[in-house]
Amino acid sequence: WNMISSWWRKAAKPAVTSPPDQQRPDHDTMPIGTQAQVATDDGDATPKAKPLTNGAPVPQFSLEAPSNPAQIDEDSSDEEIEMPPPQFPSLNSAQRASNPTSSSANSLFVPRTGPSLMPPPPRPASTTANPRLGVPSTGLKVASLSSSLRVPTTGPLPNRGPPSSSPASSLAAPLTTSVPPPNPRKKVILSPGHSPLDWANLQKTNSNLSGVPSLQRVTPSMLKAKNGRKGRPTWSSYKGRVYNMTPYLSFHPGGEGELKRAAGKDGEKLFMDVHPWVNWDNMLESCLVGIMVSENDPRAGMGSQLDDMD
Ligand code: HEM
Repeated sequence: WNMISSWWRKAAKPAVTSPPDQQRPDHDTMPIGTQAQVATDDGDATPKAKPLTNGAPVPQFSLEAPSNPAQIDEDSSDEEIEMPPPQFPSLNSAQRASNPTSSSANSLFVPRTGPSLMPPPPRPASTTANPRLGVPSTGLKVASLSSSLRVPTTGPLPNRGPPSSSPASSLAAPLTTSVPPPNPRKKVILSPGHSPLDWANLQKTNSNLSGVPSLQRVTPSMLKAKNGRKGRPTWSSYKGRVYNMTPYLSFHPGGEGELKRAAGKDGEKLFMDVHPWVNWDNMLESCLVGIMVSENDPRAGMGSQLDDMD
């Protein structure tokens, strides 16, 4: 169009700048078919240029892509090649993959039944004032518009994960369903003054919370007797060390009941299953009773220093 208008301006220029009797368009410099002659015979003050109709073919321009690819001008192939509009969604997009049944004919539109954040496709012309916009002239209900834009509360979220085999069994959980976490924490609410910090302070002020005057050699039968029942202390062993758990019971974030499952026995496996990251050695330092020995150890029950036990 720019080419045509520049030719047109060039052809018409003498008519505007020169008196009518001197108007001689430069036919030699004009492209064939676009030569113009000045209309001087109609008596207009401002003559108008008219295309010559001397049999020369007038070139035709079209925005349509030629049906025959060979018709594409070689020079223009580098610069402007008529391409079809880009596909949306693109051919390898997850959105297209999530609806493999959609054909190329309707690929430009998101199906009404499918999950989408896109507005619905334009309505039929009979109900549409402006078919280019696809907005109904009357009866535009806020509810219907907003419902088309909001995320569906049932069904899969768009563009999330691979396509499911059936629409009903979507991988995406419905937004209305609350899915419990796979491994819920079993922490309890500790009573006031029994936080981990309170326990740390208690350990600082009381260096011996073990309930025994000195470190003991503990046999399995001795350990079993300290099971916390009937007012007895609660002992447990961890990696060969015996601790008095009684003062710690009410400070245990997992609750007394959990801690008592290891009462009177080795609690290492239970402990490691729940919180292997917890440093029990530090936390129960002041509760250390002694070390485990075999049942028939002659020094069983005797007090000693930890260095002696090594
Ligand atoms: C030496 C003995 C033990 C100590 C010092 C101890 C200490 C702790 C500590 C510090 C926590 C909080 C962990 C955190 O917030 O990440 C905790 C939580 C917990 N403990 Fe223990 N624990 C002991 C033994 C046990 C045993 C024997 C059991 C069970 C058989 C147990 C069951 C739990 C549970 C269920 C929780 C809550 C789980 C969670 O926080 O996710 N604990 N314990």
